[in-house]
Formats: sequence, C-alpha cells, structure tokens
Amino acid sequence: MALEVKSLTKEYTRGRKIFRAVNHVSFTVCRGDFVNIVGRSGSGKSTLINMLACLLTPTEGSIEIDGLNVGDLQDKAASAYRNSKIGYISQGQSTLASLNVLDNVRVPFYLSKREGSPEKEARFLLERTGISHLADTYPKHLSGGEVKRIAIARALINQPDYVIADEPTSDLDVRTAAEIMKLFKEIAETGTAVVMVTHDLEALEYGNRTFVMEEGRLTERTIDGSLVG
Ligand SMILES: Nc1ncnc2c1ncn2[C@@H]1O[C@H](COP(=O)(O)OP(=O)(O)OP(=O)(O)O)[C@@H](O)[C@H]1O
Repeated sequence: MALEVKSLTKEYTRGRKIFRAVNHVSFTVCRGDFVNIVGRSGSGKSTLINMLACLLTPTEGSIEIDGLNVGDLQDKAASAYRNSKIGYISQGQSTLASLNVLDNVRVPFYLSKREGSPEKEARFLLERTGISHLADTYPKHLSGGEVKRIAIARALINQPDYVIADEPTSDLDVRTAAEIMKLFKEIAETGTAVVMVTHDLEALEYGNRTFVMEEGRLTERTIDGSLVG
C-alpha cells in the first residue's frame, strides 16, 4: 500500500510567462511513513500537496494511491475517494459556522454515508487535540489555533489511510504543536501515512523522512541534511 508520485508537474502562468511551481517531482510514500516537507515560501509545497489531495489537477505526471491513478478520477469520484481515504488539513481555516465543534469534526463521517454516529471517536479526537471543553461551542467564538485543531480532528475522523496536511501547527503554541505531532506519530505507527508541509523545524524529529522543496524540485534528506539517493 503506497502513494506513488511520478514526474508530477504543475505549471502556472504569471504575466505572459509559464513557470513550473512543481517540476517533475517523483517519490513514494509507504503506509506508516511520516514525511515532512520543508522549503522556502513559494517553493511549491502547497501546490504539491494540493495535487496529492486530489484538489488540484497536475499539468503532467501521475499520482497512484494504492494502485489507483487518482488523476483519472472525475470531480465527484475524486471527492468521494478523498473523503474515504485521505484526511486533508488545509493551510486556511475551514469550519462550518452553523455547526458546533463536535459536529464540525463529525461532518466527514456523515458525508461518507456510513451507519451510526462517531461520537466516541469524535470526543476522543477532541481530547487528543486539546479542545474537548469546546465540543458545544460554535466556530465564531474560537481562536485561530482552536479552529486549526477542529480541522485536524476532522481530518482523522474517518481513520484515513493517508493524512495530508499543510502547516497543521502554524497557529499553535509550542506545547500544543508537540501534542499534535505526537498524535500524528502514533497514527503513522498504526499504518497511516502522514505527509506534512511544515516550517516548524521541531516537527521534523517526529517524522521518519524529510524532503526539501526548492523552486519546484523535491529532494529527500537524511537527518544530518545530506541528500538521499
Ligand atoms: N493559482 C496560481 N496561479 C499562479 N501562480 C500560483 C498559483 N498558486 C500558486 N502560485 C505560485 O506558485 C508558486 C508556489 O506556490 P505554493 O503556494 O505552492 O508555495 P509554498 O511553498 O506552499 O509557499 P508558502 O510556504 O508561502 O505557503 C509561488 O510562486 C506562487 O506564487
């Protein structure tokens, strides 16, 4: 079971010029991996993981998840696939204002049309993300970091095979960020793959692989910073 990226490329147009935000990127992530992607602002990290999360169509290249070429999926099929297999945490904030925290976390479960109510799982995730005391509160009364933690809990409610996260700890204090990293590490140890973009160098110690993005190119590094391969 793996996520396999081959020669993935995304071109954008700026002015009259076409440039490659992601430039022929190839790598494989196995279940159980906890991958961190670091790199300077504008290097192409979000573009890359938005393609992995089936939110952005590549210009070139392929993404195979557990043998399925997800680039071939149409919009509706891509959403259904994402909802069942991928837990996605975006850089921006995305809550439903009319639902309280508990229900915001449960939304993907209902979208997956499964039977039952994941109240126990949702409450467990609220506990692990440190917002259980806010279960009945509505998003407009929350801080940016609390809203971020709703997004993290929500991404995990369907027990996804792959967690794809864009700077999940960006609005969090050091202690809360460490708690989230511990949670991700535990999830990876149970066989979920975590692919995370971060600017937080302390997060790197929780992962088992680190990639560096530079002007659309991705390279893997060892702990001491040297190139892999
Ligand atoms: N829709 C778009 N149209 C044109 N250019 C874009 C578009 N989205 C992103 N870009 C450009 O592509 C490049 C990569 O952007 P991306 O958001 O992937 O970078 P990033 O590494 O995630 O940056 P940051 O760390 O600041 O979030 C940037 O130069 C950006 O301006």
